[in-house]
Amino acid sequence: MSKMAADEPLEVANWVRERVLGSGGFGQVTLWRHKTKDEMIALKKCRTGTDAILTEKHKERWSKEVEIMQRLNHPNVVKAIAVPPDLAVLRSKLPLMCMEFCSKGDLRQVLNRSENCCGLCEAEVRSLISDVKSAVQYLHSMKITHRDLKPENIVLQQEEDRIVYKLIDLGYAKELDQSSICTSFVGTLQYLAPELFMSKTYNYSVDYWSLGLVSHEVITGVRPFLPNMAPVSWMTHVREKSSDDICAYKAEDGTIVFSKELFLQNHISSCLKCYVEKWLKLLLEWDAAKRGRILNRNKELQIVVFDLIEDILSKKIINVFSVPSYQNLSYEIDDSTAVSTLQTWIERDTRIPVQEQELLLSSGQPFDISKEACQCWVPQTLNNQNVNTMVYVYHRGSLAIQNFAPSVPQTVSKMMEEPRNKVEFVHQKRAWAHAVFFLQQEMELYHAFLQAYRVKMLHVISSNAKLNEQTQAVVSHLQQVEAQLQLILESLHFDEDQAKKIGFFSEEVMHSWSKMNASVGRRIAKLKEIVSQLESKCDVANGKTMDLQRNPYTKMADHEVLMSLLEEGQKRYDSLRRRPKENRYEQTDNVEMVKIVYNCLKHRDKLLRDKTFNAHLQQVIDVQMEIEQLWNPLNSSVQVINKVQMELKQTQLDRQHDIWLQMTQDSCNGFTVPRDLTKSHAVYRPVVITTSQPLSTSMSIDNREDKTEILVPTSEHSFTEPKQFRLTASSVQPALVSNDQAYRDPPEQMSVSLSNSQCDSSAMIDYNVSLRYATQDLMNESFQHYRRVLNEDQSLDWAFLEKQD
Ligand SMILES: Nc1ncnc2c1ncn2[C@@H]1O[C@H](COP(=O)(O)OP(=O)(O)OP(=O)(O)O)[C@@H](O)[C@H]1O
Repeated sequence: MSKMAADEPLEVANWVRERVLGSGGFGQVTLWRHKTKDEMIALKKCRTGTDAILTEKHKERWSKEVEIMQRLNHPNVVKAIAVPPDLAVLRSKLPLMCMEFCSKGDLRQVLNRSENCCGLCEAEVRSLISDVKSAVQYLHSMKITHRDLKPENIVLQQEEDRIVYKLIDLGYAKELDQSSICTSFVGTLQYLAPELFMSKTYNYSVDYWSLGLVSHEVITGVRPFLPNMAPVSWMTHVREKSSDDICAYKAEDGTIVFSKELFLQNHISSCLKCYVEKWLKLLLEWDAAKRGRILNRNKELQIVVFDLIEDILSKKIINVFSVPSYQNLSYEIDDSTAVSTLQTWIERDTRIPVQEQELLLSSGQPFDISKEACQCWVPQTLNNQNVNTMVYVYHRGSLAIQNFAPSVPQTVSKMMEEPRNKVEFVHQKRAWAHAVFFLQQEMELYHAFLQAYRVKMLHVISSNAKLNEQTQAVVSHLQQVEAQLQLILESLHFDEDQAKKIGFFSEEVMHSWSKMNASVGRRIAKLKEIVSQLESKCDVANGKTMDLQRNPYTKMADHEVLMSLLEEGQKRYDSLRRRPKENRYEQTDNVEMVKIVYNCLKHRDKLLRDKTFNAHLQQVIDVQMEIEQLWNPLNSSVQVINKVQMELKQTQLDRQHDIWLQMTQDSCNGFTVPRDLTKSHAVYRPVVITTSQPLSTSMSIDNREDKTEILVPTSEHSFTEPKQFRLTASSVQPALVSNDQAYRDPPEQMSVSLSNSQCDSSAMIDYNVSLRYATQDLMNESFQHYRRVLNEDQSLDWAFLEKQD
């Protein structure tokens, strides 16, 4: 325990000192917990024992930090809170600083974990860059430069389901007015911008440099510029770099290599990597005047670092795992990217021809090719930054891996070639970090492969469910058609019986009826046979799918071997990294690490070539094929059933038409239903038809008082209460009806209204239509026959007959 913590009481009133959170240059941060309230605070205190030797500058820095912190209010800057009155006793000559406690440690601790030796995962990188950028942007907007941006000064807080990164330690922060350029220098050397280091003038862009360094480190696990050298040494080299260089490292032969790209051993997608490289070029610009800026249209340098990274992080980058090539790919899409475009990119990178690709979403749903590729995009919100948009691509009809070649980093291959070769500590450490990266990558790839298998299973299960549903729909549709056939046959038999009794129809006509129905009946029987075969095939596929579900590949636990190899590799790396500085000169060989990598390669091969697993994968594909093959015949039987149903309906309509025609002809001696009328009355069902008196006998025309009335008699056979309908031909010109001569020049149309209240409006409409014919016929033929048709629902329809030529 440090001196200061030991000096401090363990308890003050209701507060208990839990532990030291960290110590810096002259301060110490301790964690205090309230005994009864659920409250934890971080208390930063100047080293009391050293108060005496604090310079005025230090005191000024300390007071400034407290003052600045209390003024700030941003989610990514740690919050200063009032010192609880009980703890005020801890105050020395300088003020105490009380802050919200960020429970997940600082970024240095995160980066020190062996699993992060080649950087953090993409979601964490995104979240960190976004949070730190917001904090820096906020400080700059408050005219404050942090000047000491480094992993130790970024703390992690758990908020809801995400980690929030927050800046602490504004001890070196300086407020700059518009043109202020400060010549004082303080700060931590490794992350320090060159101009600060060289005690030159500086401005906000010192924070860009540090942000670039931190970002590079969270992506790759190492600082960009000669990370194993002291700043004085590396800066002399790095000042020679071109504007595009974003890292420099010492090769084993001692030469210094500059690179415009990030190291390949990182966990971000290739798409994001390309964009971030462009951003880092701006941040890691040596010349402070140009750093973070680009020339705008007016040839002025404009700060773009914040907007640029915001734009980069908002890009829709999707990750694709390709089963055949056993690799992770990434693509940037936008709202208008067509699925076919995505497929051509995949073809370019995997060599799977577009038409042989099968793209599935994590849910097992296939891509809808009619929609855009962004259908797979999971919007990134603050709380789902860990959700990557994943797409799985398969070679149609196969789940086999076609490319088994592992991608071993060069440093690791070299180590494997000569495991007993001893190299400098820094190179060994890097090679071991790459070995850990390789083990992680293999673990991730195998995990993605198992995920692709699960996604395929989900797809097969859901296709099978859809097939079952559709088969059931087809079966029940066919049953309906069968029932319709039964009904129509019954009606046919009834009609035949009736027709025979009345002697209405010729044998020929009746034969044609039963022939039509028999033919449809035969087709239905055939369809039944086909559908029942499909149903049993579907049952078989169903059974197989259930089998797959009941017995999924159970040896998935095998990936635990990969997991334990990874853990072993990380442990070895950790012990190498922690080797005391004085022992770093005695070089050790790489045999142990090489063994782990070799075992991983061996196990990987065993897993991927495992016969049982591959047989199981083949079964999954076979079932998928079986299901897919049933869709075509099933869809065509749907079409055939629809067609047969139409035909069946037609047989009924045809017979009705025959009945109508025959009865009309029979009862009206050569009169037939007018063609137009037949059309408009095509819905007539065979109903009770009563032949009426000819119009001539009982129709009277009354045109007294300029009112024309046509009195139409009803037949006693069709109405329970026979009565006369009074029809008023209101629009008929009196002359037309009053003068017999006028019939020779009939109006085109005569509109009449039915005055009988019992008639509903639909009957009236029918009547109006009918009367037009009647009137024309009346005028052409003087008198016409008409028919009254009583529907089953007792509504009245009228059919007037015109004389056949
Ligand atoms: N609010 C906090 N919540 C959790 N941990 C914290 C908090 N503040 C500081 N720490 C821990 O304490 C460490 C030291 O804090 P800080 O950097 O503020 O001290 P310092 O004395 O100013 O250091 P420096 O030498 O960088 O100036 C941090 O690296 C972090 O691990």
